[in-house]
Formats: sequence, C-alpha cells, structure tokens
Amino acid sequence: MPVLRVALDLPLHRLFDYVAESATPADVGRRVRVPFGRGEKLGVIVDVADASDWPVDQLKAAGEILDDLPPLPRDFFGLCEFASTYYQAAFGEVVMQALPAGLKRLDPPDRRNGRAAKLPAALPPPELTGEQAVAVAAVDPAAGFAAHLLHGVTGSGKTEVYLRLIAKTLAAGRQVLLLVPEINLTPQLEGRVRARFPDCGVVSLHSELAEAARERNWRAAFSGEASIVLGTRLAIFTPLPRLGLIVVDEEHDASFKQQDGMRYSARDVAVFRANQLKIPVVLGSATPSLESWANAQTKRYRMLTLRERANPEATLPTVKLLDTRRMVLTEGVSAPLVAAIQARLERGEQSLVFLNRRGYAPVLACPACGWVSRCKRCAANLVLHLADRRLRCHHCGFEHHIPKACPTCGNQDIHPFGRGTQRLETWLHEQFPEARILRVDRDSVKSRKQWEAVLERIHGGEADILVGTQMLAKGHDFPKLTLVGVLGADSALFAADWRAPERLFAQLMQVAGRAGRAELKGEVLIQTQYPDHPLFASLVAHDYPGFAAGQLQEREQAGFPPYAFQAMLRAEAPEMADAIVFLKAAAALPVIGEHDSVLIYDPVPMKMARLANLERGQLLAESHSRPALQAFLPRWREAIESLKAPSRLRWHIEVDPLEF
Ligand SMILES: Nc1ncnc2c1ncn2[C@@H]1O[C@H](COP(=O)(O)OP(=O)(O)OP(=O)(O)O)[C@@H](O)[C@H]1O
Ligand SMILES: [Zn+2]
Repeated sequence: MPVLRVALDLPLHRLFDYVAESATPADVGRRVRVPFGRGEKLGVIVDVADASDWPVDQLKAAGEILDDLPPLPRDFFGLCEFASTYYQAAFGEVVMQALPAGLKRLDPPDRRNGRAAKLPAALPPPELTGEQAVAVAAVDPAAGFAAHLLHGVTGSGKTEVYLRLIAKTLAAGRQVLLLVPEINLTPQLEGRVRARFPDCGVVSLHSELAEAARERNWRAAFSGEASIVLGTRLAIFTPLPRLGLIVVDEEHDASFKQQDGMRYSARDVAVFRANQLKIPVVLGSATPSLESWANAQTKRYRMLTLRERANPEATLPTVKLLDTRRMVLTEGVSAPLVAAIQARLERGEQSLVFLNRRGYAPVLACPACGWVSRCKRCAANLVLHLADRRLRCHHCGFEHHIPKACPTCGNQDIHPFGRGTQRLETWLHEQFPEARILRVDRDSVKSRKQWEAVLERIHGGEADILVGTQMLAKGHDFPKLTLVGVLGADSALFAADWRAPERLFAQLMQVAGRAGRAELKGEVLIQTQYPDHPLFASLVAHDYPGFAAGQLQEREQAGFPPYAFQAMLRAEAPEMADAIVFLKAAAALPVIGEHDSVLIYDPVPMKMARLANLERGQLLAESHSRPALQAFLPRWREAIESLKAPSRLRWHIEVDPLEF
C-alpha cells in the first residue's frame, strides 16, 4: 500500500506518514486532507513511498487528495528544504507558510474572479545612460547563476535598469520576481512596471492583500500566467514555473528580514534560489548592506556601478553639516535651517524635514519628582501623542489617556520631554503660517490609500514642507524637492549596537538622496553636535565605498559579521530568571563540547529586556566558519528541544540576527 509522507504546519522537524490506496508518485506536491489527533489537517505530500519507518498497519488512512492545483514542483521543496535547514525552522511550517491562506484551509470558500486592473498609459522608455547600458548588458538571463550587486547612487536610475532586465527576461519567455521592502511605500514602482509591461500579467503578493486577491495572484504566478511578480519578502517562496530573474530592490532594507515565525532573510533566500535555478539575481541599492558589499569585494557577487544621476540635468545634492554646538536652537531647529526653508518657500520649492521619531514627544515627565511615562508591559517609555491625546507604547501598543497631574506626586506641571514629528509640525506651522505642511509618518499615513493620496499631494505641488520619518526616505522621486533638513541624527551616532552606524549612514544617504533629483539643485543640511564624526565626512563626500571600507575594517578587527557567523538563541518568560536559567542550560549542553569552532557567549537580557509583559534573554553562538555553525545548529536545537522548561517559556533560534 502506498505511504504518503506529508508536511504539516507544525513546529516539528519531521514528516507524517499515512497510507493511501490510490496514491501515485504523480501526487507528490499535492495537498491532502489527513486525520490528525481528534481532527483533520491539510498537508502537502512530499513523497509517495512503499514503506514507512512506522509499522504500516498502524498508519492512518489519508483523506482526499486535492487536485485543484498542479502539484508543487520539486524545486519548491528544495527551496523549503534549504530554508528549513539554514534557519532551523520546521520543514512543514516552511512549506505551509509559502501557501496563501485560502489554499491551507480544509474548507476553502468559493472564489470569484477579480476584475482586471486599469492600466496607466505606457510611456516610451528613456535612452539609457552609458552606465545603465553597461549594467543592463552585464546581466544575462541565459547565462546561468550570477549574483549581481547593483550599486547606484540615489537617482541613478536603478529602476530603469530593472525594467530593461525584466524586458530581456520576458523576451526569453521567463518570469521575473521583483522583491521590494514595503509594497505600500512603492506604488510608484508598481505603476512604472505595469505601465511598461501592460500585456504581461503583473501581480503583486504581499501580506496586506485581501485573502482572495492574494490567492488569485498566487495562482496566476504559480500557473505561469503572470510573468511579473512584484512582492514583499514572503513572495520569495512562491513557486514560479518559468522563473528567469530575481531582483531585490533596496536590498539593504531591514524589511527583508522576517522577525517572527521563521526568521529568514528574503534577500539571502533569493540568492540561494537563483543559484538553485541557475538564473541571475540582482541586488540593488544606493547603500548596500555591508554583507552584500563584502561579497562584491571578494567577487562572490559581481559589482555593477551607477555613479551619476540618470537625469542629465540633475546632480547629487550638496551635503552640509550645521554645528549646533554654536547655535541657538528653537524647538530643536537652527536658524540656518529655518532660513533655508524660508528661501524654498519664496522660490516655490519643497523642503523635507527629517526626524525619525513619531509622536509629539518621546516621553512625558514630572520635573518635581522625576516620574516619567513608562509602559507597564515593556522596558520602554510611553510616547506622547497630542493629535489624539494619548500616551502610547510603540512596542506593544499599550495606550493610556494623558494624566492631568503627575501620578506619583500630584504636580500639575508635567512636561513633554524631547520632540517627535507632531511637535515639529506644530512648531513649523507657527513659524511658517502661510506654508502648506504635510506630516508623513505611521500615525498620519496608515493605509496604502492614504499613502497614495499623500504622494499625489506632494507631486501635485500641494505641499511646501514635508515633515516625516524614514517613510519619506525610501525611493521617492519628488522633482520639486530641493532641501532636506535632518534633525536628531546624533542619537544614533553612539548607539551600543555595532550595526547602528551602517543603519544611520544608509538612512541619511537615502533621505539626502530625495533632494535635487531633477534640474533644481538640491541641498542637505544635517544638524549635529559632532561635525567631526567620520560618518559625516563620508556622507558629505557621497562616499559610500569609503564608509563601507572603514566599517568593514572595524568589523574585521572586532571579529563581527560578515567576518563571523552568528545565531542567537532567545528565550522569553514572565520572569527573567527563568529565561536566563534556560539559556544557561542551553549553554552547558554536552553537544557544545563536540563543536570546537563554535563559541557560546554568556546569556544576557536583550537590549529591550521586557516586551508585552515578557522578559527576554538571549545567548549568542558564533563561529568563524559558516559550515561549522550550520553543522552545530541542528544538533544544538535538538538538544535544546529536550531541555525541561517552565510551561510559559518560549524560545527560538535566529540565524544571522540583525537585532541584539
Ligand atoms: N536613462 C535615463 N534618462 C533620463 N532620465 C532617467 C533615465 N533613467 C532614469 N531616469 C529618471 O531618473 C530619475 C531617478 O530614477 P530612479 O527613481 O529609477 O532612481 P533610483 O536609482 O531608483 O534612485 P533611488 O535609489 O534614489 O530610489 C527618475 O525620474 C527617472 O525617470
Ligand atoms: Zn509596551
């Protein structure tokens, strides 16, 4: 009797066997209903075998095998196998998370067909610049696997390179997967892709799609009917029968890293997948991650460079530092910045004031007794939001009304401390009463619709001053924007996290890159008390390579990634002591002694030690060898699984952690 080996959505590192009289090898890759416990589950058939490790007469019989979809292909299982092994995730969970919800349900609802979206008119493509042409020619969809790092300064026309590569790939009859960090922030890109390829079937895949739309798009991608798939990180697991090119836009962006469930990097999985399918992958950014940059330096990735802005009228903006030690600030803003904004108003140009902190003020405080608004559930302050008069935790969502007096001493004179975008907006309104000011952050722009409306206002010239967080820094092209002012950058300059300089540099270079993208010359003014910091020197010189070289040298000396390979074991529990005891036990497991080249550090509380009433600790495992770490991790994970832990303790392993 044929035995089905079935992947189920369970955190267990094994398959489940069932018997099925009429099953054939052609059923591999199909979904199947199987009895499980007292109920039923939907799984995916990974193998049809003649035997089982279990006595066959004790196996239960599988239920219906669904054939509404073609079977999932072998390379899809190969991809899931890789992700499961590399990230220490259960194979069944990896397989099932790749499917849209509607295909995982035992009783899927009926689906109507959606209407086709209206297409914008196709524009004739611009003539490529010399650098763009070189980059386009360097990527050959027919030449097998190659990983390319497309390093192009802001406004250098990376998108046009992607579009030409997409055209080449489509001409060869293949599909393209274009990954973007956050689909909501990239309606411009989506519009450009649809306009350029109106007849090719472009579908998007991201978690904010309604369930039915996501399933429809997924099916179109899987059937090969859609030739271009535009998606966020989860789209990397979509089975695509004719895939010929993967592009990862803004490859440095942290959104490519999934931070819960299976903690994977879609960028890294993309490189694996391209290698598996023998196709090219292009990672694009003005500020590549140092991992990718190092790979390009060692020639594992091929470097493609765009040094100039694509628009022949545009040049890179001038970056100047405003030394605030010698300036009087009003509400955190210096006189030269005010004057620069004023000058833009007079010329009818746009300004952007960047402050990467939303809310009115980061904390409410009592000067009499020292009380500060803390979250009851997290090791964090409650942020003051005056717009809707709330105190709000940006980590767990806890909310509270604003107290009229200090809850500890009764003092009526409590103050907001520090400033966020709301406070800056309020002050700018007072300072420039005639200006049209638009605040853009996650409080003012919550949905894609709102975001599209905001973009329309900016492009329509209906805003003079933009105030915003990093939402405004990513990939936008606002031709009338000629001034970018940066506030509050210093707080990240001396952060304990050794990745902080990389993030800060990328953020500042990206936001600076919004200025002067058309014929109007751009200017960037950065307020700082540390104008001599080397990070700023690289920024002023638009010198990403210089900055990267310095950072990589420091990391090599300190033995940090990419010169070491890391995995983090994290445990969370109501009491920190429980988490630490568990981590100590994990650090003392005998299996560690069998892996000399893996170093286990001491357990420590996480930087944000409490989140939503759970105390969190972590334990770092590190090796100078990736294979050594990978050989160690499954054995360590199995040993940890057999440790006794308090019932409310949860743990996970994160490979290549970004946050500490
Ligand atoms: N070959 C070209 N000739 C003229 N203009 C071009 C050309 N290629 C691109 N552009 C224009 O240059 C501008 C910048 O292009 P694009 O937005 O693709 O840059 P980018 O490299 O993605 O920038 P960023 O990293 O800042 O998002 C756009 O307005 C685009 O239409
Ligand atoms: Zn909280």
